[in-house]
Amino acid sequence: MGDMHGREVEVEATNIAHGGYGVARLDGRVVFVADAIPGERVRARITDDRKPRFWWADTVEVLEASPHRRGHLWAEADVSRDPADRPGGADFGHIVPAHQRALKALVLADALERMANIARVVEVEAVDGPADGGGWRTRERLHVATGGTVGPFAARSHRVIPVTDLPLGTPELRAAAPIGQRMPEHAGGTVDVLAPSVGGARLIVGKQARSVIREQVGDREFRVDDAGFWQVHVAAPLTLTRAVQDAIDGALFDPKAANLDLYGGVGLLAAAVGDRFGAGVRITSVESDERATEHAHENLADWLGAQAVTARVEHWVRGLADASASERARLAAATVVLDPPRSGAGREVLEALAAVTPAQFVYVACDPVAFARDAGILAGLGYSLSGLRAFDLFPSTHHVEAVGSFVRA
Ligand SMILES: C[S@@+](CC[C@H](N)C(=O)[O-])C[C@H]1O[C@@H](n2cnc3c(N)ncnc32)[C@H](O)[C@@H]1O
Repeated sequence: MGDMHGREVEVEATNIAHGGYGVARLDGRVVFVADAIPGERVRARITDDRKPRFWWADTVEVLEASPHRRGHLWAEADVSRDPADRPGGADFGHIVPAHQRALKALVLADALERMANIARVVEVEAVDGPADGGGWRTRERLHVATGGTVGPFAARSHRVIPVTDLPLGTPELRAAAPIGQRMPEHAGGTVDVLAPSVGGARLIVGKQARSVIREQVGDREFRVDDAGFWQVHVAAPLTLTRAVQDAIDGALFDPKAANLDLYGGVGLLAAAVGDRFGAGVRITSVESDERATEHAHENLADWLGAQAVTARVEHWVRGLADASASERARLAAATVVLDPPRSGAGREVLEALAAVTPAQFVYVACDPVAFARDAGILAGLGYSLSGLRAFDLFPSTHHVEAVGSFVRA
């Protein structure tokens, strides 16, 4: 730590950065200020001054407020509390929802411009749910403090904050969460609160045995491990199902091709493809979590041509180089859906895929910067961004989901 750590400064946020920070300037350096909205003057406490040109800070007082500021959706996360006492996970909760979306659109457009040289006006679409940006989380991880208090961690810290509510949660999740309870016997552990669409809410305390939950998406039911990946927003599975269906260019789709659903989880997006193009669709879902692949087998049982493979995508794609001539032809006709974790797919995976020249890619992304980097890589490999939608699947946080289509240039 330098000698500015913990000091307070007055700054003006002039822009928004990846991660949801207001961008301010101070004596020739950039300060990333949590909880500051572009256009605001704030008093901020320096939290990280280790880099010469970039510092980080927390807003402690708003001196000139943005017209887009509101009282925080989560009372305990309000700027009037000390930053160390504010629960994390709702870093845009003090911004009116329409402006949250406008800021997320700027971050995505800026990343595309800087990292992929793609100039595009981006709109972040609201999805079904309460207009105040709460009521959407179907899963939430809480932590148990040494003394037994149950709550979320503070922002950028491992300090458990007692709260009276979880306003981002669905009504079912809020009712089931052990907020205000003490669990000293589980000190240091976690409590996962799950509110799936079928069968009622449940708690997973510590490392208890895993069980299977069911999730309804349109007319379909998916089985998923309680500890496995499932989209968090209550409206996300249907929103992404429809978005992926719409993002595929039907003229480029061949049901008999070697279609792929990479980072496939329990098969949500493979099912989306199958539901749009019918029972004859061939598609292979590749996923590293063995339990998720087992569920995908069952969830995709309607499609005889669907299979689920347990593998890390970066290993699995290496096998494409050994494909026979007929497999190569089926790969060249393929539609590739990919929905990687936050770090994105990356160059190695995209190069191995592009080498077999698939007809199109549909890229579902939860990190705008990783997506923009990969869009730039795809452009260099001969695939251009032909369509882009973005969805507010994480209201009251800085996170945003994008669905991009890429076709051969
Ligand atoms: C964002 S989730 C998407 C899952 C699925 N498409 C859905 O919408 O439910 C990413 C998935 O990739 C899996 N995963 C993470 N890293 C992986 C890797 N290197 N190879 C294969 N799967 C991976 C995770 O287990 C998770 O299920």
